Amino acid sequence: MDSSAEALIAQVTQLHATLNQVGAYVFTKDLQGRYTYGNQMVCELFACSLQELVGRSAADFFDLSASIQIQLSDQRVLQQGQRVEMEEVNVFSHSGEERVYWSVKQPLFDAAGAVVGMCGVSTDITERRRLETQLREQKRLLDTVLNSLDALVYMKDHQRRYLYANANAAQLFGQTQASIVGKSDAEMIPQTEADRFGIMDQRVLGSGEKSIGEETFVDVNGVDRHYWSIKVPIESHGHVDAYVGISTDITEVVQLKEKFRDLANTDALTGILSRRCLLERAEHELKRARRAGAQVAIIAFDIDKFKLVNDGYGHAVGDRAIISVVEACKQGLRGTDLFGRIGGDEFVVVAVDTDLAGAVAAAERMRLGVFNAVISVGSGQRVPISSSFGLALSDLDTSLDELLSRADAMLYEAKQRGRNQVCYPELLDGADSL
Ligand SMILES: Nc1nc2c(ncn2[C@@H]2O[C@H](COP(=O)(O)OP(=O)(O)OP(=O)(O)O)[C@@H](O)[C@H]2O)c(=O)[nH]1
Repeated sequence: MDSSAEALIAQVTQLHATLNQVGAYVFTKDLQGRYTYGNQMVCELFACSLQELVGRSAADFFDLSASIQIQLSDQRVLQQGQRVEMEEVNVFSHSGEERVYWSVKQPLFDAAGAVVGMCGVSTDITERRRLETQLREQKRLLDTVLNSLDALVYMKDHQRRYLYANANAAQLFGQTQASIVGKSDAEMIPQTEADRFGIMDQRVLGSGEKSIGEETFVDVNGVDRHYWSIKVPIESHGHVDAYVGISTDITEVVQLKEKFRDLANTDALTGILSRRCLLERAEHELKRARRAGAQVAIIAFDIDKFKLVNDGYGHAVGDRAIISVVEACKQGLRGTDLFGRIGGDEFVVVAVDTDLAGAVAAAERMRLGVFNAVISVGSGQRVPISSSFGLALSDLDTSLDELLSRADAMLYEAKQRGRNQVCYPELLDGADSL
């Protein structure tokens, strides 16, 4: 054997060894689709030697009725001379096993340019496809769960850009689940609203600690929405670079809470302050006035002989009378004054930033208003009504309780003096210079 033949054999041997090392199925076929070569992996796959492989075709190994891509791709390469890259799902005839291959098939030409066969390289991607399918299925399941939750579920990166949002969260910002990814709140909602979400975002991203609290947001319809949010940091390589948030819409609960608070603060019949709320706010006003060196006046009043109204005209008329008294008195008060019902037919006004003259004038306006109030009971008949007033003015160290009992004592005095009048200490002392 001459040296060029030896060199050729050495090259072929090396090529053979290389093709056995590539980690893919390498094969060639003739124009009729018969194998002319297969590397070690092909031979092992078909459990035959290279000699046994040569001359056989795909039909000897695969169930071609279930492996249509083989024939299609082979035809395109061998008959149309095209290079083909495609996924093939092949079913083995002896075992029925299905495997997925990524195949690259290339025509082989003779010196005249005519197709004489093909060369193929196939990679088994069955496992990868199985994992991808599994992953897709898991994602679909997770999406179903997250999108069925009656809550906003989302994930943001350290720049507060969305990495994920469930359908509810995306919808809140007028986005789809795909379009919200990569966006920040400020790109979707007014800066002021985005800043509100920013408070908790920065807390969780900055401190790396779970953050729980209420967040508010004005939605696209201008409605105030309240959320109870839990934001959990996600650590990677020792630092927090994202967080997962879940926000539940608690708007209805907050509205109910406000409604209950209003109910507790408001007298059901008249809509003015309840006793508890009036006393709370009066305490607050008194402190404020002391700090400012100002005075507040407590005006206590009571409908005169109201029992007779109830007894004479019935409870319903009595109720109407109470409402009319309140409406009449409101006309004589300033918006800053506190007005509450502290008993059946007893009321208290806390007139802020006033002096004796101002407070007496307010009480007189109310007295006249009540006296002139029209409470009709059919056929032009009118319920006569009047009220008596007691007044006390705050000084530096008098407590609210003390002021209330002073005003009450003056009210009692007004009743004693014949009702339908305003009484205050200065009047009784004769020191009244009004
Ligand atoms: N219609 C009605 N009556 C009420 C309500 N709350 C209390 N009353 C009645 O108000 C009346 C208050 O009467 P009294 O406190 O005895 O005194 P008065 O008849 O107003 O007499 P003087 O206060 O001494 O002028 C009672 O008859 C209570 O039943 C209410 O919500 N509606």
